[in-house]
Amino acid sequence: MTPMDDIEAVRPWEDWKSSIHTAVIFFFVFLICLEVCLWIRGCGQKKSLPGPFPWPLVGNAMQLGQMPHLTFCKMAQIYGNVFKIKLGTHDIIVLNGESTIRQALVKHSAEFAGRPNFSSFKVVSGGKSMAFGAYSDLWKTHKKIAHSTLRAFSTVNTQSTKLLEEHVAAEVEDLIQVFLHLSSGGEYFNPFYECHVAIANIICALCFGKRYSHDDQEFKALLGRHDKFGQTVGAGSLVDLLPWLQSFPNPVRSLHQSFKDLNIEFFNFVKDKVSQHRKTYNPEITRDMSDAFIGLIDYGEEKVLSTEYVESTLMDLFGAGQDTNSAALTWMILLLIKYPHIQKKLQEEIDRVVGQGRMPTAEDRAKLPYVQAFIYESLRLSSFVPMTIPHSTTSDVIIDGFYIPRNTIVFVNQWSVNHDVNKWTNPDQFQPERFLNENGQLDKDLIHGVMIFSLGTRRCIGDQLSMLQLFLFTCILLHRCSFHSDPKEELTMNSTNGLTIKPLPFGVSVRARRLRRNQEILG
Ligand code: HEM
Repeated sequence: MTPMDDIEAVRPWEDWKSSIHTAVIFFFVFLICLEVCLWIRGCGQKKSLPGPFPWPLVGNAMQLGQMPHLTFCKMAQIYGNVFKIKLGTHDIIVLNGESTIRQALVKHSAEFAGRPNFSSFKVVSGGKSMAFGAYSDLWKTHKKIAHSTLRAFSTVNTQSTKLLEEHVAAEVEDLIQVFLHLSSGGEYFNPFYECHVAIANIICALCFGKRYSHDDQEFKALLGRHDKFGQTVGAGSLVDLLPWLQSFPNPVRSLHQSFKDLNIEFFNFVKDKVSQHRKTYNPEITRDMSDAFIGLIDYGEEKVLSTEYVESTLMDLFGAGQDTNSAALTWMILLLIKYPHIQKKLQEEIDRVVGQGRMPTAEDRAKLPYVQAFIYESLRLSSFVPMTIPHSTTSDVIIDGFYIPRNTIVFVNQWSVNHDVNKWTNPDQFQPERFLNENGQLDKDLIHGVMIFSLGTRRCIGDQLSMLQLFLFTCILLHRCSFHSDPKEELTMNSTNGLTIKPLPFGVSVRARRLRRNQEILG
């Protein structure tokens, strides 16, 4: 072959490459023009939804950033409290601000009670999750059973509250011993893992009558993998919205795979516990929530839910109950060491009301307004569930004058409510006093303004249990210990992202409080 032959052979390939190149560029220009035309047409329509320009294929995915709730707050300043974004091919409505969110989730409660038809939602709890399931009559029965059973085992009356309280107190006692051990010799440690085990033990005992030691590496590993859950199902996760990302190796595809694996692992854990319960079930004795659900679903008169709902309901409760409260407790420890003067004030109130002769109890709540103000302010400032689980519309609806069609995905930005400058003075500052009135009592109107458990039909069912748990943890920990930061470390409110956001790792050292001879306590 001569050199000329070589050139002749390469030419068609070069020609083909350049025409493909031109075609690809032409295709993208065409897509952009089409998007611009549709966007301009949308802008021209009366009361059409405002929002940023969506790029072809990805929509606004590249604009979300690490913390979508913060991006949405910035977008709300430009477009208003209701706006539209596009992720992949999906139109998504983002709701911000208290009055808009209330209007949607309370006034139009049923219309906003759906969940998007995401493939990841179908993986949760063997495909029969109440938290991630579609809105229907069956779903209403499911939620009712889950809610009433959870209440029966926690806060429905003084007897159940007392039992829960004993349980929490024993768990905090164990946590204190672990904290003191990890702090021996003035060491600093990241409290998240131990908080997670303590909190998971409480819901595990309510669900299955079983708790695990802080040394149990298998239980710790199971809990540790749960982070991938929130990263997948949180609003702004791209796993379900850009399905083409599943076709080649990338972080979103790996996340989805870990999500599927951990759901199987968690579900097997729950299935194993329920199977043991079924074998030893005695209708005369209800040992825990597993027995209660077996009684209601397997043996109940109304056969609305099939038997697999026992496992799925327990998995929903176990999953939701540990991830959220462990994040809350870790934020509270961070805030205690970041603001030592507030920690001191809390201890002073607890010492004054409870003294050293006994442990703090649920009955002390009304007498400890500063402790309660501290808890609400921690929830508000951290807003550690910044966006709810994504919702969807069950029928056409109008919000703030904007028409939203049925089956539209809806993101609800709770963070925007808790950091609204028109609602809170200096919202980025930590000021528990903001919740106290001039008589030092808790301002009931103001505490209801903190949005962390969502609203309406999809509101969290663990709110009362969580508030009681957080109160008891705060009081007992501060009654017995003091918490100290590492002077070499700068403490920030920076966080991980996901459905629940957690503080970045930080160090704490815990010391037992000592009694003075006159019963006053030294920090
Ligand atoms: C401080 C702790 C907690 C916070 C901040 C919290 C917050 C939330 C939020 C924001 C939602 C989503 C609501 C929506 O999509 O609009 C939710 C749903 C849910 N939570 Fe919680 N939660 C907490 C603790 C718990 C606990 C302890 C349990 C149970 C043991 C629980 C069970 C559930 C369930 C079952 C749902 C699904 C409700 C539904 O889809 O209708 N949560 N929670």
